[in-house]
Amino acid sequence: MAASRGTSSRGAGGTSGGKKKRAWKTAEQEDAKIPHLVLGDITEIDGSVKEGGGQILRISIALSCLLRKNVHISNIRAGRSTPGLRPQHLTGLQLVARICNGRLVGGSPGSTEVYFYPEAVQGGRHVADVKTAGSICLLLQIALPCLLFAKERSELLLRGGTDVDMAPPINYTLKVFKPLAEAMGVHFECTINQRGFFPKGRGEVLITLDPVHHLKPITLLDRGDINGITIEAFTAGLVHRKVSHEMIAAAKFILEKNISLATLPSGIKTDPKHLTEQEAFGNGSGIISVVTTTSGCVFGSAYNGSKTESADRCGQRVGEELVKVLSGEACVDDYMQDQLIILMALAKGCSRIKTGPLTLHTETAIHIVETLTDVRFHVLRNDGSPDTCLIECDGLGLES
Ligand SMILES: Nc1ncnc2c1ncn2[C@@H]1O[C@H](COP(=O)(O)OP(=O)(O)OP(=O)(O)O)[C@@H](O)[C@H]1O
Repeated sequence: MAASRGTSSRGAGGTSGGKKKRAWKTAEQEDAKIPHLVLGDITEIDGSVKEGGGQILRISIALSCLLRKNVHISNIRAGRSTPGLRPQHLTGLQLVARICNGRLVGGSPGSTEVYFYPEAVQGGRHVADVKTAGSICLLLQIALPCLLFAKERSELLLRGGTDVDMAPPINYTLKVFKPLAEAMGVHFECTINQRGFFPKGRGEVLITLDPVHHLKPITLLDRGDINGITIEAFTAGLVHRKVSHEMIAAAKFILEKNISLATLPSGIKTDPKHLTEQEAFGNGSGIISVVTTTSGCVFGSAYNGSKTESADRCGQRVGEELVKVLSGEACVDDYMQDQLIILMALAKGCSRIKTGPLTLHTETAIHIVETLTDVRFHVLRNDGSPDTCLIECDGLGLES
């Protein structure tokens, strides 16, 4: 494996040597304190760079785990109004610590710095419960790359929110991320035992994931012709079932008005549903529209309903977002850009994807990958079409 860069070497510090009298504490209380003893080489990650959010943690910790590199992450989520670890981030870090039998130091709610000392990845059964509506999909985002390189199959039972704002709704993860990850050789199955929403969460998802020998690179340069458009929407609890119909109608209207459906004789397929009490905890609603093409592109737009936005407006947003991405030459939507970066970095061979303008999340993901590995991303812009970027990288070729 390629040697790392960006590693600032800190020698193992010494302890004071003097005997200290102290009360016994649980391992977690101990870990909540940042130690003076640093175990071997450690790579410094500044959690405030670029986006300055939780994604920096997920990519750093997943790569730390896979490459067996110690990391010290400081200024955690400094770019957010409530900096430091929130329950979702902490649960994700603790999950990976269990997956690799690693040591997480400083991992407590609100921490703005953590140290992570990984050991070998182990598949098998792992359970993580955010205990709030913290996103299950973001737990998967941190754990999946690690478990891909386990020796054995994994089963992940994740509890939290399935459909929460500022994170991929579970339908997006399953209908957009999953097929694209499958093109790279990833194989996982997901059962949504129960959906959970803000503020209570209590969603539950079971994932079974097969390990890979290595990941295949991905090439998405050719748009192809549209061969499928679906729009699904759901309501749950006290949210009236008409909301899903309104969301779908608004999205469909925008898509039909702005996209040529010449290659789609069967038109746009729609699926409104009201979830039962067994299927969802609490009140919620959401919509996803997915566009597939003959060349293997998958574009999605998914949002949750909210009290501050009409169902109509939520549906329109989904339609408009897809129309915007399809009006350019991009072969992935804006949210998928950053979600593919870690897989591209780990793959064996050269990945190339055509995108719209780079998102700050994507720039951040690239920055973190380049800090922890020798992988170099190249972002090429076309003079004739300034809104199109080509992201390419020669992956590490990590093998399990
Ligand atoms: N509507 C959406 N559809 C698909 N993916 C989404 C959507 N909203 C956000 N995401 C994805 O969720 C991730 C959010 O990362 P980000 O670091 O902003 O969140 P976070 O971990 O909750 O931390 P923070 O609270 O610091 O923002 C990104 O990968 C982004 O692409």
